[in-house]
Amino acid sequence: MFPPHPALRGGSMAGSERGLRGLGAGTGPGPGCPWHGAAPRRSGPRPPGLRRPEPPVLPELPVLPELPVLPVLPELPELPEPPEPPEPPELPELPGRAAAPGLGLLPAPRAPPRDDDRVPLAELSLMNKLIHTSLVESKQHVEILQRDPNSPLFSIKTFEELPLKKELLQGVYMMGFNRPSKIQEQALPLMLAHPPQNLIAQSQSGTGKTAAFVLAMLSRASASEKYPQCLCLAPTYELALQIGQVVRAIGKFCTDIKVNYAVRGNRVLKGTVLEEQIIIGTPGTTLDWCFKQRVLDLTKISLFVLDEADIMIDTQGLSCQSIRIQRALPNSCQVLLFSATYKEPVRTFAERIIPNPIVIKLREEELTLSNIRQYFMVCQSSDEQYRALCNLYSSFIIGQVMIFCQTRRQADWLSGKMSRDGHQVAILTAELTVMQRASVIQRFREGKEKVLIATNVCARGIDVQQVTTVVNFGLPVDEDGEPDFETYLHRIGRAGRFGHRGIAFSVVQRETVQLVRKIEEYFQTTIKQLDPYDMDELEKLAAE
Ligand SMILES: Nc1ncnc2c1ncn2[C@@H]1O[C@H](COP(=O)(O)OP(=O)(O)OP(=O)(O)O)[C@@H](O)[C@H]1O
Repeated sequence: MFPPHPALRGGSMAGSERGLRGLGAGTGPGPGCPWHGAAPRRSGPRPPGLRRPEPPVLPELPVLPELPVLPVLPELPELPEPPEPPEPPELPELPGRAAAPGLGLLPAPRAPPRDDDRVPLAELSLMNKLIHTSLVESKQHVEILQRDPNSPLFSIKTFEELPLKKELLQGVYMMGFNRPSKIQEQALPLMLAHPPQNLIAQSQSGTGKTAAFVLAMLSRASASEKYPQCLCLAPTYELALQIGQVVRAIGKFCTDIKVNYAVRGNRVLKGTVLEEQIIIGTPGTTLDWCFKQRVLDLTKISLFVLDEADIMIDTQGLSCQSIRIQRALPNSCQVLLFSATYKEPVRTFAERIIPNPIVIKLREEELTLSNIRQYFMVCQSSDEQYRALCNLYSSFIIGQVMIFCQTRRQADWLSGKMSRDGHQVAILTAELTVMQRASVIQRFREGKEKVLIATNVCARGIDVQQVTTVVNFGLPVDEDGEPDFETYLHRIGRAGRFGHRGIAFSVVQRETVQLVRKIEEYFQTTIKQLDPYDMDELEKLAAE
């Protein structure tokens, strides 16, 4: 149970109000308020009231073991409604990524509310797709493992070097792609080669995989043949639709090439003759179309794309269904497999599904603690943690900050408190739909909010480049109360992406100090203790 601020519990507010006022909070977003926007760092004398209050002002807060549920939970921030799904033929042009169209098949599915913040990989992937409106440039080299020494291997530096028809080049230009991404430089010549090559490509989200295989599908599909020739499988309905969106955008000038979706809700009757050259689907419905409805003839498929292989194998049933589909394809069918990771289970799966592949890997930029300064502060209670946070913010943080909480309730509590103190705070928890989460992240990226309070939903995979400060409002722990090292790394790793020098503060309660020591030991790192009331020390840090 997370103890609410006494002011929320009714009764006497005197102690805590005085404490907060003493710190400049609780009086609205005036200039004295430490959370007031991203106030430029003070150059003159520090305003009064930010120092440690006189001892009697901050009485020991009684330990309240059995406090009731928070009587007042803050409203979730207002989120824009997801755009109305357009009908397939009138899809808007894609400047970058847009929300997947609803296909007119089913209402856009809403994520059911969950009690925890474990985010399914497919959701995380969709969120990444929605927020990656531009290419993620990687500093890593592309690694190529080639089985067949006779197959040609060359890379390209321009799209014009590829055997692309002019309508496709027009599509590429319209997308604003000036040159191929790192993975595309290597993968595209192989994908478009004659004879066709089987390929496994692994690179992190946003590096241009989808655009690459969409180009391959549009290039291989023959508009004059009115039957399915390219089949692309994705783990979920939303991910399948998202790929279709890219096909429409890049294939804008290939007007004779049509797409159909083998996804739930898109019913086809036995005897239907599919005329679309490209089918994008989920494994289950695709199997249904192939073997139950018998509308999809796999023997005529010449290009098979398996996207998000790591998610396929992580989701029960999908990998087996994909293998069944692959087994029914002709031997001559080109197979392309994409994955954000290429660990052992993906490798084993890939080997079963794709004969003699060339493997291209673009290693993910590794999270490291070496460029992140780490500090911790010890507090007696959650209210004191809040005051420490206020002090930190007023003396140290100028730009944007991500604050991680362990539970949604704690995040709600903190966001409520800060909002009541007049701050523009965004909150990101698993109860939001993927679209809402993407919208929250986008607003934060655009600097519309300075503070993003998140549970672990956002601890991994999502980069906000300008964030160099992360606060742990309590340390991440596993079910046994032991430190969750991986989550700690992913949380504070947010601050040090793209070679930035980041800083991470963990504001912890006294009972959990030993967790700090365990984290230090585990990562062989130093986490320095700070006095949350020593403003001089905090300001010195800011100057470093
Ligand atoms: N060559 C390019 N030049 C500029 N932008 C590109 C290029 N290729 C792709 N993009 C853009 O970069 C973003 C990410 O590309 P893409 O979706 O293809 O990456 P991905 O690796 O498939 O990511 P995810 O796994 O999240 O789908 C998209 O907005 C896409 O339009």
